[in-house]
Amino acid sequence: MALERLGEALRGIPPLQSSLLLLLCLLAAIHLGKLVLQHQQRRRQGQRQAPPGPFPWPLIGNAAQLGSAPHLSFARLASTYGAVFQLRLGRWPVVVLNGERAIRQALVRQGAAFAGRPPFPSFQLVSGGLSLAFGGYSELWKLHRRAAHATVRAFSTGSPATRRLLERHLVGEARALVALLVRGSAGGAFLDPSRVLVVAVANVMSALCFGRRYSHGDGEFLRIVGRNEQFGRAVGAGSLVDALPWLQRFPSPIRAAYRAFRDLNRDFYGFVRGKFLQHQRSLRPGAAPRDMMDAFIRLQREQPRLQLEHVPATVTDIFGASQDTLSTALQWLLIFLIRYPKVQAKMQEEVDRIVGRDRLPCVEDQPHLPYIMAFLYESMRFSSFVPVTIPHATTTNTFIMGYLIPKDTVIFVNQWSVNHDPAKWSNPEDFDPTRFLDENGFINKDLTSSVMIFSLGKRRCIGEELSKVQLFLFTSILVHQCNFTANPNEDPKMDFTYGLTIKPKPFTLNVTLRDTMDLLDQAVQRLQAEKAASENSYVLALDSPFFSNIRLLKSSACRSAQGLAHLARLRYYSKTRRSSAIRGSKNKTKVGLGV
Ligand code: HEM
Repeated sequence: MALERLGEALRGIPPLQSSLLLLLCLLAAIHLGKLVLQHQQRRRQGQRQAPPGPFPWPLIGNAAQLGSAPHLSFARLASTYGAVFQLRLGRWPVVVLNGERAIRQALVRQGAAFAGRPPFPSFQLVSGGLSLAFGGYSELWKLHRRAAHATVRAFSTGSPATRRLLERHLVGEARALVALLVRGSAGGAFLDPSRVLVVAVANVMSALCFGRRYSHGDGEFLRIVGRNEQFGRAVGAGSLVDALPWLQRFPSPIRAAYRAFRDLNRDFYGFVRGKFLQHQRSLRPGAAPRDMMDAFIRLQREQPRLQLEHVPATVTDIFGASQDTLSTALQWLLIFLIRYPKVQAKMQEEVDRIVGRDRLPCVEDQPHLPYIMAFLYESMRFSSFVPVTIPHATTTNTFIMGYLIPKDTVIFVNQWSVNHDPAKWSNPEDFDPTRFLDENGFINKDLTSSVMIFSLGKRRCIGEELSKVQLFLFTSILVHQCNFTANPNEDPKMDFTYGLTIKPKPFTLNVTLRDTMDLLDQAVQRLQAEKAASENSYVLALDSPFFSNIRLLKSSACRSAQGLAHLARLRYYSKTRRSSAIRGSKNKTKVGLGV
């Protein structure tokens, strides 16, 4: 009877639509049948329950419920279903973790169980398919991550000498940035700072990774670093490119986004691979590393378990992750400076009082500038510009807050929910740096460590220290040197676009010098002279933290089945490094600083 009625109803509809309708009904029936079966099976087996969550629709699951700001939708759903709830995105089962308790329980207490990455189609395209950041969790992955983390540290915050090197690159870029912002603001004009910010931070990282910088007008460099938004949209939690990959078969915005993503990854990886090949050719045996690329190549030559093709892939990850996140951070910092002029004035008052007007702020000033540090933490908390981490996946069947989470479940970690939890932060929707200061004006470290933006556990960001130093230096130099003013014709509402990083909608501002460019000019000249004088000691200083890389590798080798053989090789490596460090000190480090 029911089929006859359906037949009659379909008679009035054109054949293509009626077949599609029938197909949809069939899929819905199969889907519902599966859900009922799963539910009955679970009850029969007396298993613990899966987390609650909204009803998933056939084919698309809950994709339509995420909207344009999935982190906010997750927080809303958490208020209905609890801190741990489940969704379905296309064919992927997803569990969303909200709030510090659930996130810590998963990423810290059960680190290995939650350290996987889902095999999303977009993830396979990053860094030639060998990405550290988007790749699965394995013994080899752990070795690569340890090497990458130690190398980033060795080339940035590992020792006073390398911190100084980082500072040297950064001051050069800050000078170029200020010059361009002021030039673009001449005659009271307002300019969009996003492009110059990307080039400034990408240049600091390019100097550390490849030993060179690019001019702000370099077309190739701009093409490589100017597509962060497309990247973030495709890999951010809830991306439809991954949730509904079948949409790529039809002309649709998803197909266009997928193709743009594929092309930008090919170009980005190709750029870094070109640098890798140049470095491989020019790095002489026994010479000290000139930059991170050299360091990875040397490490790989001495430690073959680190695979050669992973070298350009890891440097692609480091260069890509850093310039995207740090340029986004700087955009938010400038927005907060112009939207909260009283905060800007307070920062200028602090930096003038502590540093004075006769020199630029430097890394050593950081502990004495609590208000500036409070501003940085409040900016990270308030914007939560990496709102959800890169999607994780479970590596085994596990439990969280009493719920069963099967192996290979996709996990979304909602960092935004931690930073805006009213139980933790009073008036979380107010921008107020003083919340991080105690009654004596000192930074409250318990509170700063509660801001979650670099994630936690086995997948925690490896660039956290480097980022904090860079953001402190850029911010303190910028407020020391410039005044920033909002465009009164623009809506003060801080709108954003969602992706792996959330970016402010385009905005303009006016930038004027507080004094002259003299301090920046003199600092760049002095640092260049210092660089020429200290070239030899830099190479040696770089070597000492570099040895700690080897110690890290040693500890992992000890645990491996071939531990003894590795140890023997590593001891030999340490010896040859020490003698090559002395030989290498004669080589000039070719790192450009000119603006
Ligand atoms: C303010 C700046 C930054 C923020 C907020 C940030 C945040 C994050 C977050 C949330 C993740 C994902 C963690 C997870 O999936 O649980 C991540 C991963 C990563 N970040 Fe950062 N990051 C920043 C800067 C950097 C820098 C400067 C570098 C390079 C030196 C870097 C390299 C990486 C890498 C390689 C990963 C992958 C780690 C893994 O999968 O194990 N990041 N970052």
